[in-house]
Amino acid sequence: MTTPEHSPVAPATPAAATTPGAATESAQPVIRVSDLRMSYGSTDVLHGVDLEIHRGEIFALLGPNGAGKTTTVEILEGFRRRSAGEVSVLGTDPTRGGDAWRGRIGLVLQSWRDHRRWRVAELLKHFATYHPAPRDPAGLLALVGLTEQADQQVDRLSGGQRRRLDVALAIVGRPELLFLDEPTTGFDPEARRGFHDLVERLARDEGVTILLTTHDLAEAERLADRIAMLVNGRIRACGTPSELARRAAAQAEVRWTTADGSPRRERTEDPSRLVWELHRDTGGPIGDLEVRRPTLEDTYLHMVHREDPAGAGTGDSAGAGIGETTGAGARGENEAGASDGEKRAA
Ligand SMILES: Nc1ncnc2c1ncn2[C@@H]1O[C@H](COP(=O)(O)OP(=O)(O)OP(=O)(O)O)[C@@H](O)[C@H]1O
Repeated sequence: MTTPEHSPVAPATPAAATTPGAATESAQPVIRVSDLRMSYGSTDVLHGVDLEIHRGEIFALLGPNGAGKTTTVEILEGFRRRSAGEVSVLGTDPTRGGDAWRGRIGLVLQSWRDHRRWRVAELLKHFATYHPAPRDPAGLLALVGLTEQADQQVDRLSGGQRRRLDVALAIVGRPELLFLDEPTTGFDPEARRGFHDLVERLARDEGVTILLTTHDLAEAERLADRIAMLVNGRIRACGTPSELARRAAAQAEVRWTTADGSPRRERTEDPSRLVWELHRDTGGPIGDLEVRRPTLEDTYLHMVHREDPAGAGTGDSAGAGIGETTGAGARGENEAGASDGEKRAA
């Protein structure tokens, strides 16, 4: 049996609280990226990325295939040398990060070619020996829901179970910073929920900083304190999920049923005004009234399509995915402008 690829090497540095200069460092962003550029040969894939991620934050990096997410994360992890720009991770330039620095970072590894015959608990205990203050392997197996698989060989695990083992291995050394690259691919809904709870606990209770890349907008919205949308190597939007949803150029959609029973729907930047007008015109209750606010998915698709009109997505995301549908009391805050009365009359 061989040791895992990229395995953390002992002795790793314990948590920042015991690290010299920790007080100063804890006030600094855990990740600071300024004007990051990357080219593969003559192809530019990152065009000046700026990011700041703070201690205890869950930060999601979203973007379509080929946007540059993995390239960015690999540069932050110290596995890829950038072409230009400034990068600081836990106060260190990743190109100069030594074993102590690496020991403070948790990675979800995806290469298990050499470890197929290891048993789950055995592999976890082995990883634990690389760290000065590891989590208890049995407790960790319970935490990720793999207690029943403790004596199973790694190559007998299902895809979702292997992914959970990946996560357990990434956090066994109590990292301060955890990189999660599409962590819930292959998870069933219950496993995904359990994983989300675990990620939240790590950030809220232990102050772990988490950088998540995902294509699952619902996952980003559920977990992330802030989200950055990377499109064609540039950050196109960054903010909390609700800020980004409100930033959508997409309009709110109002649906109702007329007095003669016909369903109607209209898009508007000012849903409260439309509802007020409907109420005034009908002089009574508005049947089946629904107001659907712009969603994170609306913003995402808008950003992607603005860059590449022929690109990914369906173009019209109304009614799809993660949008919340609210009753008559809902208001589309931040919106301005008049409703489109002509469309309503049509
Ligand atoms: N080693 C490499 N050599 C040359 N080009 C590469 C290399 N790695 C990535 N690229 C290119 O760089 C661009 C960004 O790739 P990257 O893997 O960072 O995107 P991504 O956002 O992670 O995509 P996905 O969502 O599909 O994983 C793509 O056009 C890709 O083809």
